[in-house]
Amino acid sequence: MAKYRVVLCGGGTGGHYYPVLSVAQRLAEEYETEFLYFTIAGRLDDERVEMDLPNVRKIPLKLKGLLRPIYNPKNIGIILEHLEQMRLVKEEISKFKPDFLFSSGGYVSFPVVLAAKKLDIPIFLHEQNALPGIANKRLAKYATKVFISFEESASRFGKYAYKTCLTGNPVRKVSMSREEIFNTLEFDPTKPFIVVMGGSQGSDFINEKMLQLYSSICDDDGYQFLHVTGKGSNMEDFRKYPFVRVFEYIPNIHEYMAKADLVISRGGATSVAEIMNYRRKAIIIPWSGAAENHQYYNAVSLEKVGLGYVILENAVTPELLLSRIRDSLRKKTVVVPYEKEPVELIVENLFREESR
Ligand SMILES: CC(=O)N[C@H]1[C@@H](OP(=O)(O)OP(=O)(O)OC[C@H]2O[C@@H](n3ccc(=O)[nH]c3=O)[C@H](O)[C@@H]2O)O[C@H](CO)[C@@H](O)[C@@H]1O
Repeated sequence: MAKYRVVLCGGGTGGHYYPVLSVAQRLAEEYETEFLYFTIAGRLDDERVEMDLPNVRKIPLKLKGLLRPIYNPKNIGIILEHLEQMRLVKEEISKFKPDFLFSSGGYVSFPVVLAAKKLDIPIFLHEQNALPGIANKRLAKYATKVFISFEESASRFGKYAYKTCLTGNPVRKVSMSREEIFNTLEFDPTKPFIVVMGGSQGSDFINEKMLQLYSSICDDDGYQFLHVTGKGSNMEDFRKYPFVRVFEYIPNIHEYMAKADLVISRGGATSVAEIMNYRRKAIIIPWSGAAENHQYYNAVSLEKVGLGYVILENAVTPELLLSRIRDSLRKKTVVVPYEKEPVELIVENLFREESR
């Protein structure tokens, strides 16, 4: 078996972490691979990566994202911290001698990509959103390839558009059966199963609207909900309803999504990708505060392939949600035309001759 050494970064939120994890897990399955993961100290990637990935050494970086507006004077201190961390990253990468770097963007990627560039390590970037993030746009010039999830992202990389390669957003492999899922949740397999989640950090907005909905229906309506609240919610509010199972966070929520009859979610790119890849029906409520409204564009892409309804925050009522739930459950699933799974396409491209 071929041996590889791979540097990874991408984290803070699940939206950045899980695409990297899915590619890394696939690499680990196919090749003997050692990983060096630059995490953001104290965040999801830092907490989880040693549990999720074999042969990984993590190096937590003490980093903050730049404050908006960008000319905030505190940003000078933040940039100095990034430069300081870059020295450490460069030392670690040069000792590790990797074959390449795979990064999913976000502010952690600045010191890691810049250090890799200085050491002449091939750099592969992945962009999850329809509207690319600042880090990926700025760092594209150093990349060998920029994997994109939506066709329309290419032109947003300007003169580096030629480096883009449309692969989609990779998702984690599924291994649980529907029976196992229903047994775990103690749900009735003959009734519809709905997953509700607000992205990796949860959504107070979705929690509140769904609580209103739960209070307006009863057990006899037959719906069964798995609701992920995010940290700090009052779980007792949800436990009042016998048809709701509630958790703050479920590390393998993708297994449950993959078997759900319907997913109600924010429009984070990776949640949307999971819905697409697992060919689930969905109701998406994009977070209106997302930079350049990017969650809305992610959500629309799902609506276009016939898998979802988009409901804007200001239109959400328990009545509309219930009517969309009924419509969605009645609708036939449309199969998304993926010729190849995103994770396959990415791994294939990482090893193409011209990428070296
Ligand atoms: C508030 C914020 O900054 N949101 C951004 C962040 O979203 P956020 O991190 O919320 O990302 P996504 O919705 O894209 O992805 C969430 C990921 O976390 C997983 N998950 C979630 C809950 C749980 O209990 N267990 C679990 O594993 C989901 O399955 C999914 O893989 O990154 C995305 C990708 O760049 C962006 O599109 C979002 O706009």
